[in-house]
Amino acid sequence: MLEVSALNVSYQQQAVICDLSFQLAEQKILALLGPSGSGKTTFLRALLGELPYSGQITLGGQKITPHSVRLAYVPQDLGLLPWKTVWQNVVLAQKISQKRHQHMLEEPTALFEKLDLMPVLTRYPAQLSGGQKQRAALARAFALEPELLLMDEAFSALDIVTKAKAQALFLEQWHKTPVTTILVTHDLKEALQLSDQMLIFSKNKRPQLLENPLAKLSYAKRIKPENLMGPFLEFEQRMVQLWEAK
Ligand SMILES: Nc1ncnc2c1ncn2[C@@H]1O[C@H](COP(=O)(O)OP(=O)(O)OP(=O)(O)O)[C@@H](O)[C@H]1O
Repeated sequence: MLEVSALNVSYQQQAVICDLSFQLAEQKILALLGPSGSGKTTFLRALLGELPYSGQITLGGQKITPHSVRLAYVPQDLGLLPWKTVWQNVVLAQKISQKRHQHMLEEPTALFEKLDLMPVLTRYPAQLSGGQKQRAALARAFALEPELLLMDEAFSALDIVTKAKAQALFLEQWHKTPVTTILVTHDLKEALQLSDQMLIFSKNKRPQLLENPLAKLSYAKRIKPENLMGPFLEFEQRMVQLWEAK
């Protein structure tokens, strides 16, 4: 269980997250949605241990720190080291994690095959397409066999077709090794297609936790317009109401 209780995060004197409490069952995907500046990235940074906070954030009853919990983070710019090849990016991340957590990780070859990266393993990030970069970042995250996966708008830079393929691959891989996941997105369709629950951030209000009505459906069913459209319109309206209410 991921448990957040009475969480407060501020920059200097400005409070950004006030008294946030919620629970997320293990091996579930939580989507964070909210207007720009409502605190989504701040929340991820607190989870990553990059910002001081008051309150508690625990996974399986243990305080989350980069040393206590195996974390994988896919930032908005994907965070690939430009001077390392795809292969080296993944293997270096594995080496750091193995040293930090004293555990052995599997060779990433099967993951590279699954994510269609074999032809580009010796290329540098600047020599990859957007979709290939995104898959390399996913490979690096899954190769760490994380207990907690954090993704900050990781699909946002892709065109709609490449995005749909990357999301399907992400879910396929995720189902093989389900990991508690928090993903930030501005895309309500993406949140409905990938998540179990949604945490809706608003400015000056406490975030609200909502169940995804499509959570029980397979990805193939979630992308069907007849299943998606109703929940999409309902949530869009709810979000606008939440964000516009004073
Ligand atoms: N390093 C910082 N110092 C001071 N204030 C900051 C800092 N980083 C963010 N903020 C402020 O904190 C608030 C929340 O920012 P945050 O980046 O968490 O929002 P967000 O919901 O992730 O936005 P976006 O969707 O645009 O990425 C904003 O008012 C922002 O200006």
